[in-house]
Amino acid sequence: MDDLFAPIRANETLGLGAVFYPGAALHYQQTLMTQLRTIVAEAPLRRLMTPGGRFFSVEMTNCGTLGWHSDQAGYRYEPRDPLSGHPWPAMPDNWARFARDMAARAGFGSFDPQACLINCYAPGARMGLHQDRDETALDSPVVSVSLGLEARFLFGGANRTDPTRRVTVLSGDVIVWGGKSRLAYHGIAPLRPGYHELTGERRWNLTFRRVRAG
Ligand SMILES: O=C(O)CCC(=O)C(=O)O
Ligand SMILES: [Fe+2]
Repeated sequence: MDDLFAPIRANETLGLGAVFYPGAALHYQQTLMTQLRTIVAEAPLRRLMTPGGRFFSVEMTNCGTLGWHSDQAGYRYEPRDPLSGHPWPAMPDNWARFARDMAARAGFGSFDPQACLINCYAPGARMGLHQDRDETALDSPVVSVSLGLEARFLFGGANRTDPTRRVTVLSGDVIVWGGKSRLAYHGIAPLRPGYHELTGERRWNLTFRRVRAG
């Protein structure tokens, strides 16, 4: 409803190989959210520990053949959910297809994601500037989908101190980064409180990655 009155936001290049697609998942967000509830019932959200012994403010889980995990032993991908010992829930075929289509739009053909990291932000939760570099398949892009409350996404360069762009990401927005931008620093500013009819007082984010080549 309010989408009618939202300012028109055009696709925008954030860097070489990095494209912002406002609203690209808008038609699909209800489906994604419904499927997300099933996945989270099987592999519950949890607050992971950083290698330094602190806790992430964002709650996470995964689906796919591999899932991202962190504890005092470091950042890594695991084939099983360490909480349950069971494999992660399967990545729904339509999710993988959607991520592949978005990657192709950004110029990355035949993207075949193995992992979907699911992030859930409550007010105040944030993700500091970081690179996604626990994958060896660095020729594959990252495809990121935002659901629910709006957030401020920061997108910089290959060095932590490079200047950052600040992009307001709304529900249904998609960002793809790969190629020369694959290791760009990025993060999410502390979430502002609010209410969204899709997700209530939360923001969700799905990031699709290929972890290992071949
Ligand atoms: O929540 C977001 O939009 C970004 C998430 C992210 O950078 C990550 O999961 O590595
Ligand atoms: Fe990231």
